[in-house]
Amino acid sequence: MTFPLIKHVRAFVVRGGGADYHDQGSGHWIDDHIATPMSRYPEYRQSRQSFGINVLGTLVVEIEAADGTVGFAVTTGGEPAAYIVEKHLARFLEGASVTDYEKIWDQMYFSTQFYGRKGLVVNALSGVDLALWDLLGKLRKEPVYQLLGGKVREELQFYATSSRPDLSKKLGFIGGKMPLHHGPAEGEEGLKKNIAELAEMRERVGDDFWLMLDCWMSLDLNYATRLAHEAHKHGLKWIEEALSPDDYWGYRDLKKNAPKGMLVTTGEHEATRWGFRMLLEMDCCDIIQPDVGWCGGITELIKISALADARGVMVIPHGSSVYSYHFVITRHNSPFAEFLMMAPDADKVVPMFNPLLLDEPVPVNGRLKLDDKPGFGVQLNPACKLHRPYTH
Ligand SMILES: C[C@H](O)[C@H](O)CC(=O)C(=O)O
Ligand SMILES: [Mg+2]
Repeated sequence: MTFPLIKHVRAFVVRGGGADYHDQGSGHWIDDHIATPMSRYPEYRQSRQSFGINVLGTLVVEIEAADGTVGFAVTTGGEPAAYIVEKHLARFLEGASVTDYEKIWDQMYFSTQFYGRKGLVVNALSGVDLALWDLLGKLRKEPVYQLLGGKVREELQFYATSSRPDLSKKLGFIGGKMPLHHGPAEGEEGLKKNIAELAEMRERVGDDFWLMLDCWMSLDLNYATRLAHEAHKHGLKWIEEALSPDDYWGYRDLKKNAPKGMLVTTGEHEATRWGFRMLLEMDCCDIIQPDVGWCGGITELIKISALADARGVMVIPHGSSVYSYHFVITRHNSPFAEFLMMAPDADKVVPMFNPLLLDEPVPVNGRLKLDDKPGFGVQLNPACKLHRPYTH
């Protein structure tokens, strides 16, 4: 089978929800006094938008083949990522074969290594990689999960992330992950409030429903260890991203110090096989949580997942909607997936990247079967205004 060569790469920016799921209106649970590394500054404690969590917006990458077929993907990164895609990365795709995703990844990564390696540059690279897999699927007329080796189970099963695990339980999810609301700067009183919230939620959901805490990089080792031990009394299943993503030594010690049976998880702000190798070889966590739109795309997630599998570590990707669903369904060491509740009051299921994608699948009763549409099986919503800030 021969495929048309890649003709053109384009990058766009969109505001308001989409892949930048922190870019929501006011009154949303996702921006209500959530502990962050910036919580040490009282003026940035109430709202993450106040310190710029949504400053970038969504990046949309389109890759067009010579026959006019277009693959696309969305991730975060906004205008600066659009610049990197148009002015730097596009050259490694245009004129290349769609099937050469390994070589294209390698060229994108090593050509940007002098200013990249993690963060925004790898978000941009991930967006291009995902768009390439979408295009490959469309040209082969196969869903991406088929290109990845096929389903190992018939349906996905989800836990939900939101401020209301009690409502998630009613919606059929297997567990609920809550944001931690108070960080170390709020002292003993904050710690007590965190535990009281967890205790109250445990009362509401009963003993058999998973409860997890997402600490969004906000703690230090001592606080995280104390929180873990107090939370253990209320059956906390895992403590997530307690420390800075650079503090591999802290994670190693947290995993040693955590109560028996409680899982330590992290990795949503980690990138590439080399970053995850550090987490795995230093025995930092029980579950890694790469975001496929941030860690290097599908091409890199395949490698990260294999490293984890060889060490008996689960891979439960962070968010990322269809881009992780197509992966999770193909891997035994990814037995369930995350669903981020995007309704402002977390009281109903709305698509994670709402309103940007058409046909974005959502769990029903906490479960989802993927259909066999080609690529990732979604389209851009023409009602969302795309802005193309750069061309090449
Ligand atoms: C709820 C968390 O603070 C964050 O917004 C999302 C996240 O880290 C996760 O889904 O995991
Ligand atoms: Mg998280």
